[in-house]
Amino acid sequence: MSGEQRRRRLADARLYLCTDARRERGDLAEFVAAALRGGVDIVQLRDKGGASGPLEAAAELAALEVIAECCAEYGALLAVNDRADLALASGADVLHLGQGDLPVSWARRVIGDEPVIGRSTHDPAQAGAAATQAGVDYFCTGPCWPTPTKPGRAAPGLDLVRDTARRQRDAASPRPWFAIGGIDRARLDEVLAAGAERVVVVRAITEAEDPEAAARSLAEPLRAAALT
Ligand SMILES: Cc1ncc(COP(=O)(O)OP(=O)(O)O)c(N)n1
Ligand SMILES: Cc1nc(C(=O)O)sc1CCOP(=O)(O)O
Ligand SMILES: [Mg+2]
Repeated sequence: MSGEQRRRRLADARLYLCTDARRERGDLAEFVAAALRGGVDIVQLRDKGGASGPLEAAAELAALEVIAECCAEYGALLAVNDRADLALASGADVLHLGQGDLPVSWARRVIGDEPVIGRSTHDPAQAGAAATQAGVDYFCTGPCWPTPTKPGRAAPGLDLVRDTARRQRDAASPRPWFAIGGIDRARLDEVLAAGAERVVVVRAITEAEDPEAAARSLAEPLRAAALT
């Protein structure tokens, strides 16, 4: 996919899923396919190890291959977390970088201009920088609520979503941005009311008994809100 096609899909994206490699369950392909049927637009492999220990590069690439096949079937974007080398090796559409990860200009040296780069932000200054920094295509703001998926990270809450929405409404060249952290169906309306149009979720889909239904319950209101 060209860089232009990737950026068009990013502009249309509303629901972004981060998942681990589901090593304990062994159902990665089935799980990702279900989430995509439910309306997920971007799938990121984010496997920080947990009880199974760190995911080695070869195992991460194998999991990325599985996700890539599902994403290709549903026209979704494949995202790699943290590692520019694995984004390049896997041919991923997206590389996501946090504040402590590789600087964007260095990541661009590794992956070139075609893949999309996203950044995490946790306060108005970081969000303001990511909204204009060269080489960045989208950014995320959060956590909206404290979340066990990212223990120890203080939550700026919905104030950061409101602030970002206001600034991006007034921006000459607004960038796609996503709210993240503690978001589920019960909280989605609050996040939309605060001004977000796109969200990232982990547990709301990874821990759901029916991942397709869980994804659909988020994707439908996000799409409906985008039409109003
Ligand atoms: C889409 C998306 N948004 C935010 C994050 C968090 O990135 P980071 O702050 O680098 O933390 P880790 O996920 O690496 O623990 C993300 N991964 N994806
Ligand atoms: C991975 C991550 N990054 C965050 C940030 O604020 O940058 S919050 C977060 C975890 C989101 O998980 P859940 O949907 O399960 O709460
Ligand atoms: Mg990171």
